[in-house]
Amino acid sequence: MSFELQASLRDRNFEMSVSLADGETLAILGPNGAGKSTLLSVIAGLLRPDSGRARIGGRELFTLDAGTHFWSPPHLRGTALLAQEALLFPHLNALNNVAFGPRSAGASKPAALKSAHHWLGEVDALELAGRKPAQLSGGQAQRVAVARALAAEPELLLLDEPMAALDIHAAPLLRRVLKRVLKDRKAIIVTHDILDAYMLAHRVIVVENGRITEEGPTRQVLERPRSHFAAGLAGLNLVAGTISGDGITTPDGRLFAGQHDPNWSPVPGQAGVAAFPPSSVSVFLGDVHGSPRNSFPVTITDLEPYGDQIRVRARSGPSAQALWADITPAASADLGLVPGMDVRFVVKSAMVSVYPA
Ligand SMILES: Nc1ncnc2c1ncn2[C@@H]1O[C@H](COP(=O)(O)OP(=O)(O)OP(=O)(O)O)[C@@H](O)[C@H]1O
Repeated sequence: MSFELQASLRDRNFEMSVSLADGETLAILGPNGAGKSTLLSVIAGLLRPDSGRARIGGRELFTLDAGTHFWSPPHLRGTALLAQEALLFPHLNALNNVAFGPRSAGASKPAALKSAHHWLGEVDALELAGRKPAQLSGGQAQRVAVARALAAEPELLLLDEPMAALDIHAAPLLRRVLKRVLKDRKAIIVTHDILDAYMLAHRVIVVENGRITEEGPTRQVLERPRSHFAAGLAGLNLVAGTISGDGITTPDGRLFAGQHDPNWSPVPGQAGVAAFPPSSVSVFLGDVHGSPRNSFPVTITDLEPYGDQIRVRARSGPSAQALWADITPAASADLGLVPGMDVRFVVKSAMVSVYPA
């Protein structure tokens, strides 16, 4: 592995091991306060863990254990951290902002300016070279910040929600630029956006309460999520239980049938999950005859417009499991749905994927 880290911080209830292969981009997903920024700060050298170790290639970033206290300062780590806000030097124009890294690393002024030109070109921002940060839009400033980070030739690029402060028009352009410049580069990107994970990352880690709760190739995590957090991001309902027959049995004894990968032989009693899209859920009033399987009594908590559909949010069973259904506005009006109402969700088993937890 080309980057390896293991760190723990008692104060923040943080305990993680992360590794990265050469040329790999890793996306970190997780709810607020989960420890995503903490992880980047530890890697960048801005926050010191109680114990742990990290290396990039053969180079040690830190080793903190009972016998050794080695801590490399941020500027010697070969990492560059890009924050939500561009944080450019306000008195320097874009070109000189980008030239700053190579200059501080000892490059001559002409060499630093040449490198700055190159990197501004890479992020489609050459025409912004003479502008001061106050004359740049959020998206333009963020592209210049990417060029500045890359001009320092980091071995590992750290991106903390780089699209978060941008409007919906600026984000796609920055995403395209990142896709190009992250190719064959080691990078870790913290994001709340599933599109960033799909477009930019080979692998995804889901972080909750300072721990990694799920990890794997991006498609696998987002299409066959095992954590409720990843399922929510991917827009899927997730029900957990134990494998039985061609589905799972939930803790409250409900049988939930679905489809599974033909290459996988389910073992009854094994922990399993069932994932299904909200569009596969129908809403009924009262009891449903004929198909007692795949049906949940639920209480509606919320109704909201979702594209040309109505998203019906509900809670089910003693664990108040959150489930949702997308139905047409006409169906919602015909059924007279309102928050607080008890209804039944029925799910087509052909649309349910069952796999091991
Ligand atoms: N400066 C700080 N001092 C002490 N505790 C902090 C500090 N910053 C964050 N924490 C705590 O550390 C934990 C992890 O926070 P962190 O900022 O890493 O989460 P995050 O996943 O980046 O969240 P968000 O998505 O909201 O940015 C939280 O419990 C948080 O309250």
